[in-house]
Amino acid sequence: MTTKPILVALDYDNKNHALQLIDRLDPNMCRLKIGKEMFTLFGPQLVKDIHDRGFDLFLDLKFHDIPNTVAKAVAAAAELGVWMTNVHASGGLAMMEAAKKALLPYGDKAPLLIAVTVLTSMSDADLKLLGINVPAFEHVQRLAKLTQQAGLDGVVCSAQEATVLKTLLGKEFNLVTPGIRPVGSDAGDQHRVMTPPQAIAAGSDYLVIGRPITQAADPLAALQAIHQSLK
Ligand SMILES: O=c1ccn([C@@H]2O[C@H](COP(=O)(O)O)[C@@H](O)[C@H]2O)c(=O)[nH]1
Repeated sequence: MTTKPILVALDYDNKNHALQLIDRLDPNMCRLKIGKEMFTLFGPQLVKDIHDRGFDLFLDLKFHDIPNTVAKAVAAAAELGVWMTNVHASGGLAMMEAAKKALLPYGDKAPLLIAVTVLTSMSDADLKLLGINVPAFEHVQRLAKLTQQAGLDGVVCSAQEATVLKTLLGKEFNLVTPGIRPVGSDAGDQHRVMTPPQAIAAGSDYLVIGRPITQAADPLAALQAIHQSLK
């Protein structure tokens, strides 16, 4: 198992609430993720605040645009010194290659660059509505292969797809899996879910976990329980 597989998804509209939680967490126990909501509200200063507290940060902005624009956005993320960032694989091969190329000047300081395959909130029926007439399971494999061809470091997928992707793409190719739900927690808008121990057993490298921790009555206890369940 990867050291520190838990990535806590901080989806807060209040910076102080997020920092109050962060200040109770141990950077040796987890990494953090911020996405579109917090970055739009609080910007690069929040990235700095998180780094000052010693945490690795996944900047989950899921860039999806023309290659030139995405390349520049990914370079801007690298300037912030984040540990990981991402694009949408459906932006295509040229876009992903341009993003990877933009990180070359950063050498071993470059963030890990991964691509979202099919959002974990989406079901086969949702894909059908987009004119994609194959199961999510199959579409994820296609996009993950394309991501590896573009030279990226891994993908965002559901843990339900992890075993097949590890066999197909090798153990070095990182699988970052949201849609993680401890037994008894509400799935909410997530469709393709797994529990933390199931996800690790299936081959996930990193578990993205938001509401089961952040909306818990005691977020620290919730994180510790998940951590314990992985031992
Ligand atoms: O396919 C994806 C890609 C990203 N996410 C993000 O992960 C977290 C999940 O939060 P929960 O509260 O545990 O559902 C959230 O920030 C999403 O933007 C995803 O869920 N699925």
